[in-house]
Amino acid sequence: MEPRELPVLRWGIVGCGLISSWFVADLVLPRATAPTNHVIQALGSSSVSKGHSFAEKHCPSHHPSIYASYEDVYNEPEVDIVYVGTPHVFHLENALGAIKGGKHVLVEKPMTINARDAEILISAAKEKGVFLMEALWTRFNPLAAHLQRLLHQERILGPLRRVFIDFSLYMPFSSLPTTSRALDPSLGAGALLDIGIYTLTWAALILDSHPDHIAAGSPPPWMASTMSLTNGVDETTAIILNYKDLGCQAICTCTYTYPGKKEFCRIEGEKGEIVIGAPIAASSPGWLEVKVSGREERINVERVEGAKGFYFEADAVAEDLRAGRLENDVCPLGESLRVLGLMDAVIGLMDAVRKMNSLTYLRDEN
Ligand SMILES: NC(=O)C1=CN([C@@H]2O[C@H](COP(=O)(O)OP(=O)(O)OC[C@H]3O[C@@H](n4cnc5c(N)ncnc54)[C@H](OP(=O)(O)O)[C@@H]3O)[C@@H](O)[C@H]2O)C=CC1
Ligand SMILES: O=C1OC[C@@H](O)[C@H](O)[C@H]1O
Repeated sequence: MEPRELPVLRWGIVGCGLISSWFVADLVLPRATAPTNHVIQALGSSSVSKGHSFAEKHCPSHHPSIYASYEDVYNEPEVDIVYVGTPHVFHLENALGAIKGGKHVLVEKPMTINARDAEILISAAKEKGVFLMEALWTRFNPLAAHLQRLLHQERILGPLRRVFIDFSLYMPFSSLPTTSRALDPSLGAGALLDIGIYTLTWAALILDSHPDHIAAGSPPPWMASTMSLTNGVDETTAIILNYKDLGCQAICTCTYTYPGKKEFCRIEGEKGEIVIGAPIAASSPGWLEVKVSGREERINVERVEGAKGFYFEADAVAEDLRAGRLENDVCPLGESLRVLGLMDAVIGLMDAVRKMNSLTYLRDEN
């Protein structure tokens, strides 16, 4: 049988660090049912030699052009879309550069370090007429849509009462090099922006998108939160969102100080509960278990052997671009803005507490 002729999407990658290596490795993995041929067309890195090592290791069969300047990727005519895989604080500048070069953009999470910057980015993309999306890959995991069917259409749990969501990683600040982006405020350090964002995303998938919440006009949940600061950066953060219209609370926690449990989410409703688990982290769920009287089942995520699951979002982006859409409806820009607004509020609350207690919060000083 002849191999299928697939539509091609040509990626320019800026930043050859950890996430770019995961993303690229997933895109180039052979997949029998891939709807798009993702081509790694160009790499932008701080040095050509770093770019070459990256290409040899993560996409050896793709032969991308390698540049020691991100600008060259933005201006490369053979690139359709730029993937921004740099630390949070550079997302705005890098994505704006790509937009200026007329490129579509997939920018890593968080889209920017605050909602104000995201508004600037979204306006720039709209003005230029290019696609823009935050790479919140969790939203594209097939389990997310399945969960929403169970909760929102089948209403298998009845009215929801509490949702516990935790993203814990064991990488205490004391174990990290001072240059780590998790630790360095000048790179956007802290658990909230890095991993807390996923807990708010799960709350969004479960509660903000609940049809009864939408029917009530999507009133913003009441919020309480606190952060544990180490040298002014949050190592642990807890947020409670109270959806008064649904009669349900979401308890969202994140920390770098504990490895956490595989079962990272429990949704409690009047008829039972659903537990969601992940082999490694809450960003990439692997299964869910329904525990309702008369219906107990486990659903596993099917994923291409060896892949992490970044291809789900990349395929969705390719489909949008083929259809001429400039925004994705699973990960809409308004949602990126709304979640950034919540994180701004958490930081704002902490800032007020800091002032009351005369603490120093380094993020403010940079
Ligand atoms: N979706 C997911 O699961 C994940 C998402 N992320 C997101 O990806 C982004 C990058 O994280 P990660 O890959 O872990 O970070 P890394 O530090 O591993 O890589 C970031 C890369 O950005 C480039 N860079 C540009 N300017 C700087 C600078 N001043 N300091 C350091 N690096 C710089 C470097 O690439 P070069 O030298 O080649 O230019 C560097 O290798 C973050 O915003 C994070 O939130 C991270 C991990 C997982
Ligand atoms: O999924 C993830 O796990 C590890 C984190 O540091 C990273 O930024 C996040 O996206």
